[in-house]
Amino acid sequence: MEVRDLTRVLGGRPVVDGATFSAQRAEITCVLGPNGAGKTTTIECLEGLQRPDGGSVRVLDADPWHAGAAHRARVGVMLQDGGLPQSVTPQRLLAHLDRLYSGTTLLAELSEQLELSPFARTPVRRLSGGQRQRVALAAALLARPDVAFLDEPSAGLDPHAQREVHALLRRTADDGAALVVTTHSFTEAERLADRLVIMHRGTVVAEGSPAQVSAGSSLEQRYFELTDAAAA
Ligand SMILES: Nc1ncnc2c1ncn2[C@@H]1O[C@H](COP(=O)(O)OP(=O)(O)OP(=O)(O)O)[C@@H](O)[C@H]1O
Repeated sequence: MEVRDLTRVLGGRPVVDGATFSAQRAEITCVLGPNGAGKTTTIECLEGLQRPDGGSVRVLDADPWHAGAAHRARVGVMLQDGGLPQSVTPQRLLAHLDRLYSGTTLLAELSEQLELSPFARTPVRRLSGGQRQRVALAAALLARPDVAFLDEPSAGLDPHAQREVHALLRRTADDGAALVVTTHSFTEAERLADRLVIMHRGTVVAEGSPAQVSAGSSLEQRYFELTDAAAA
């Protein structure tokens, strides 16, 4: 997938302002940046949920805004707030999605790997934040997507669940998917990323391998240098 000179104007100002980066298959691309940097807006343009005001976005060689059902079925999406229906149970929700894909999904594997069974029959609104995250991640990866956009997938997870999620994301990328993951955790980015993107004030201030982006410093130090410099 590729973002080129993307602009998105919201509330009368460009919240994404000329962002350019790409992500490849079989890789995890982590997108970092301060609150309000434009990460979610950019990702929603890639998901086909927002329409760019300028520049271009391409996902699996298509324009996601105009793409049809066949394209969307190949794209996994985990929204920042989970985006799950509140009154349904995880079991019902995932069974429904499984049927949409004719029962060819990773339902059994993901239920086991994300340990969903203890709360499979509890309505979503009664789940803990971390449990909801795990259900949302299962929903995003259920249909073996070729590309998945995961907005802070491990936010609020306990360390064990985080470890499981990281292993799952690595396996999913190793199977050939392109994963684009937003995070605020340097540890997570260092552990997961094949490629890093740092956004600030709607633009990309660094992109490359972790070694390229860190440029001899720690990622944390480099992040503060880049975002402070861009703010000045
Ligand atoms: N519909 C809207 N109208 C006006 N402003 C908006 C709208 N949606 C988002 N914004 C603004 O756009 C900016 C970018 O928001 P976005 O959610 O993309 O940031 P983010 O990098 O994902 O932040 P976070 O790390 O907090 O999730 C923010 O300043 C936000 O207030």
